[in-house]
Amino acid sequence: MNSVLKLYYARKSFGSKKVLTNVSFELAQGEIIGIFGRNGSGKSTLLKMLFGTLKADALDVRINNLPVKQSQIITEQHIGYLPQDNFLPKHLKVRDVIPLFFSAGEEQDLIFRAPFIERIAKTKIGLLSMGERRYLELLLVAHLPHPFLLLDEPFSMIEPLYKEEIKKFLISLKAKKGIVLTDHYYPDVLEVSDRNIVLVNGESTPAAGEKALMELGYLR
Ligand SMILES: Nc1ncnc2c1ncn2[C@@H]1O[C@H](COP(=O)(O)OP(=O)(O)OP(=O)(O)O)[C@@H](O)[C@H]1O
Repeated sequence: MNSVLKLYYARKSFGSKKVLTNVSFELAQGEIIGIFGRNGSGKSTLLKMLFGTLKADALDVRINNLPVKQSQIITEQHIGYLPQDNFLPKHLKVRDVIPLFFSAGEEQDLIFRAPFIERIAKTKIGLLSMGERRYLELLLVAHLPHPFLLLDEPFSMIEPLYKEEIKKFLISLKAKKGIVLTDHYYPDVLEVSDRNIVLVNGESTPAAGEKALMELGYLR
């Protein structure tokens, strides 16, 4: 049975600044939902709250109708998360980082055999280009066993060839996961997403495609 994650509401203010007031969506395994919004609209804030690393003012998330507390999301491995910032140790080589994420040989092989990885396997993380590092980070997080995955700007700094690989990879991942994807490379998001929402003034609104993104003020 495919799991379903429902966000009934999410609220967050920083001091007197209300960032998220009324946000909701539903995501099943097998779907990709795109989240759009202008700079500062609260996309990263929402993802951090869903992952449990930023305390929400109020949050109601249910997986298969069972409420999930923020503190359970990481410990019970409900949701994987690709943050915007680097999180891999710079002094280690790519080939030594992969076993930190995966103990089983077959799982490690999936990463080692992924496109473009062989040629960077002996390079230290700190010496990778930004695009190479981003691609590796995505592969590592996405291969973890969580049924849901949050991706904050996976296309950032990525060259076209890697981007095509990532889009193919995301579509293949839908067999196992429900994915929340936010990125300002909106044509790439729209190419792989099944549904989209836009955050405007702290509220989420469904948006079918580019025309709706214009109507909601994300595009001109
Ligand atoms: N820890 C914090 N303390 C105070 N304000 C914060 C904090 N984190 C985020 N904000 C503010 O919350 C708002 C939303 O930020 P957020 O990073 O979620 O936006 P975003 O939609 O991801 O933007 P971008 O498209 O630029 O990545 C911004 O105005 C930001 O300055």
